[in-house]
Amino acid sequence: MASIHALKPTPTEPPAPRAGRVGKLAIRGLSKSFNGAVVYKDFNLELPLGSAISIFGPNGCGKSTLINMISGLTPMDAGEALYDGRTTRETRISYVFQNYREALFPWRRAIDNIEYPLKLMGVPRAERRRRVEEIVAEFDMKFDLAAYPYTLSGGQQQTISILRALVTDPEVLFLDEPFSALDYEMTLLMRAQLQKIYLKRRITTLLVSHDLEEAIELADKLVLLTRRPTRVAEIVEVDLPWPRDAEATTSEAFVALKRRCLETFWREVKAAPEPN
Ligand SMILES: Nc1ncnc2c1ncn2[C@@H]1O[C@H](COP(=O)(O)OP(=O)(O)OP(=O)(O)O)[C@@H](O)[C@H]1O
Repeated sequence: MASIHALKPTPTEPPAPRAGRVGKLAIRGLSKSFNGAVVYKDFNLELPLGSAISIFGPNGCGKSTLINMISGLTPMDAGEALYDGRTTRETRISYVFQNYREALFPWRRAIDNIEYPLKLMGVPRAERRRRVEEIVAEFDMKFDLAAYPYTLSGGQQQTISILRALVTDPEVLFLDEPFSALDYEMTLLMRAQLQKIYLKRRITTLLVSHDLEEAIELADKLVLLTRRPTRVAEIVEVDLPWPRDAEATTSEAFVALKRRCLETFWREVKAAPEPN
């Protein structure tokens, strides 16, 4: 796993959306095998941009591989992912990894970790400082940003990773199991924080989660995947009001949605694998 969020030298100004196109992420004809084992074969998926999307499916079905390919971290064997008609390279993308300990630079202070991607992009110092201050103010950080990551809690460190991902003003934010290394209390706080970010920026968010409740809580749309070779089992509309607080996540509507997703999940997990 790479040690820093995916920052590509993308242009500061993204190309304007092409005329006549609806804002969609279109994944077409995607194929991927590892050592002859097929994970994806002619996989297609369309999702609206500007939405919060969760990806959920059986262990090893290829959730991480999917977001790694469409974010440009892992090459596809075949296929393409287009963001409103633009390639991954033409789109500002950020990525938050599960393992924040490896993703942050231990020798840089929290604030310098946040600033780092801007440095890589060649943003002048004064502008870098302005953008870091802006994002820190926006999220009302309650801890010392001059501290080194190892002195901060797991949740604080992952918050730094998320701010570092956001400081480049990405159009699409990928998160691969971002809270799975945190304790339950911190996970709940971080879920609330991510909702705050999403509601404020309406940034296209693609989240991989092992936790069905989390996947539903943080999504407008939930993509349920099958076992390998992986297909879309169902795209579930999560038509619940935001923000999703404790009351919302214990509501009848939420529980009914979870039951429906579980039914699909078990059906797909139990289904016999298709021949490669
Ligand atoms: N670099 C690689 N080399 C070989 N096999 C790989 C590689 N990356 C992934 N795989 C295999 O591809 C399949 C899908 O892996 P992936 O990590 O994408 O699944 P996942 O659904 O995210 O898994 P999990 O539920 O365990 O997090 C697995 O069988 C995995 O072993």
